[in-house]
Amino acid sequence: MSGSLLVAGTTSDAGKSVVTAGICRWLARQGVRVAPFKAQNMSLNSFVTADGAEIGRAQAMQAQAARVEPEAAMNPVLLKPGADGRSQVVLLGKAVAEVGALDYRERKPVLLERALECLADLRSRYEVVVCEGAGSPAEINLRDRDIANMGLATAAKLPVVVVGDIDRGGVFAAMYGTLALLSAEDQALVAGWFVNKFRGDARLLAPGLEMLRELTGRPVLGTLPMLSGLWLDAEDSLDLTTVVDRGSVRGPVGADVLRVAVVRFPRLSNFTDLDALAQEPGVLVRWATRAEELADADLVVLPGTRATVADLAWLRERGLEPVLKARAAAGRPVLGVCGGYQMLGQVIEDQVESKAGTVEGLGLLPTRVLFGREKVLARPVGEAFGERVEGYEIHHGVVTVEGGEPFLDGCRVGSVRGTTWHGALENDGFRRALLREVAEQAGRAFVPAPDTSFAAAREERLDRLGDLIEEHADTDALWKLIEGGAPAHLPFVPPGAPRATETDR
Ligand SMILES: NC(=O)CC[C@H](N)C(=O)O
Repeated sequence: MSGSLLVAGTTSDAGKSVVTAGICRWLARQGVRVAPFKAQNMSLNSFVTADGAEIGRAQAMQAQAARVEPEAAMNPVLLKPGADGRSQVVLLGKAVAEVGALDYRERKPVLLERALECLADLRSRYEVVVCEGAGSPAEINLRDRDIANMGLATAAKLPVVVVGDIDRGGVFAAMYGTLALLSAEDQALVAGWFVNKFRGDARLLAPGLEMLRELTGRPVLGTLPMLSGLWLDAEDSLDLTTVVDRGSVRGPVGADVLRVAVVRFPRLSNFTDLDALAQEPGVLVRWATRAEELADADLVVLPGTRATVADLAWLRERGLEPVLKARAAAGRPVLGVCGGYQMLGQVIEDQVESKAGTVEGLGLLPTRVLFGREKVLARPVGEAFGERVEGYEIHHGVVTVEGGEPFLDGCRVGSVRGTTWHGALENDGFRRALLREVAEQAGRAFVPAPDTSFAAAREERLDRLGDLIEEHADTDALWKLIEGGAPAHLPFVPPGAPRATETDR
C-alpha cells in the first residue's frame, strides 16, 4: 500500500489529532509502515526526538500510534507563543526566530517549501503518511499563505477528510460551510467527513448524515463515539481540564488520597508531565490559580512554562509567593519542573526570554539561573531513589546548583524539589518512590499502586484510538482514499472562496 491523507477539522479541538493517531494505529496494525505529519503546529506541549529535535507532542504521540520513532520531519514547523504576543519559530526541530504574526506571514512561502520537502521525504521512506491539518481549512483570510491545510493538500495532491465535533452542536453547518468557503480547486480534494464525539442515538443521526452526503456529494466516512479519559498530548490548552480528569481510575490503595495542586501558569508548557500523576490511583490532580487552592494540597507542582519571568510575576500577583514560602518552611512538599524549577531559585538572569535582566527568584532552592540564547534540547538518563529515570529537556535557562541534595539534574532542600527534566514522572519506579516520599512528608497514609504502568496505559489509549477507526469508520473507503486520492468529479458547492481584496494582501 502507498498513499497519503490530510485530516482537517471544522474547528480546533474537533479531534484531528485523535483521528490522525487512530488512523496511524489502525494502519500499523495492518502491517503498513505509516508516519504522521503536521506541517505546522502551534503548541507549548513539545517533545525532544532521539536526535535532539523539538517537535509537537501530538506528533510524537501519533508516531507512537504508528509504532515508529518520532523525528523532526514529522512536524517541520512548531510555533511556541510567548508572553509578548510573539512566537518562537522552531524549524526542523531547532528554534530559529522570534516573530510577530505579520513577520511570520512573510516567512510562510519558504516554510511551505520546507514542509513539502519533509512530506516528500517521509513519503519516500514510509508507505503511508497521515497528515494533520491545523485549525480550520476555511480560514479565508489566511488561505493564500496556508501551509498546513489546503495549501499543503493542493501542493502535495492529498485527499482530505474533515472532522467535525458534534458535541458542540452545529456540525452540519460547520461541515457544509467549511466546504462551501473553499475554492473549486480546494473542494476537489475534500472527499469525506468524520463526525466526532458522538453520544446520541445513531438512528436519529442517520438521516442527517444522508442529507449531508446529498448536500455535499461527499460521504460520512465515520461517526466516532465520544470517548472519555482519552486525553493524549493535546496541542493547546483548550482541553486542559481533561488532563487531570480521570473519573474512571481505581480508588486509592492506602487509607488516604494524595492531593496535588498544579499551578496553572498562563504560559504553561509540557503539561503532559501531569498525565502520569493523574493516572495514579488515589492521586487527585487539579489546577490551581489562587492561594486558597494550595492550602489543602499535599503536593504543589510548579510545572514548565514558556515564559518563566512573566509567569513568576503572575504567580506573585496572584499572591502565591507567601503561600509557597510558608509551605516550604513547614516542610510541606513542592515540586518544580523546568520553568517552575527555575522560579524556585535565588536569582534569574534573563536577557533572552523576557529580557528582564536580573529577577529575584522565590529563594526556596540554592540555585541560580542564566538564560542562554541557545536552546538546550536533550534526552537525559539518570537515577533517583535507586530507579532509572529517562527524561527530556527543553529550555533556554541554565540552572547552576549551589547546594542541597541532588534530585535528578536539580536539587532538593527539605520538602522542596526541582528538576529541569520533563517526563521524569513517566518512569514508574521513580514516580512511585517520589509519591511515597511526598506522602510521608505530607503525613498521608497514601500508598502508590504497585502496578501502574505509564507506558502500558498510553499503549492502551492508542489501541482504543485504533479500535475507534476500525469499529466506527468505513475502513475500506478510507483505504481506497489513501491509495487512490480524492475521486474525480466531486461536486463543487457554491459560493466557493471569496476573492481576496487588494487591502487584504
Ligand atoms: N520547558 C520549560 O519549562 C522552559 C522554561 C523556560 N521558559 C526556558 O526556556 O528556559
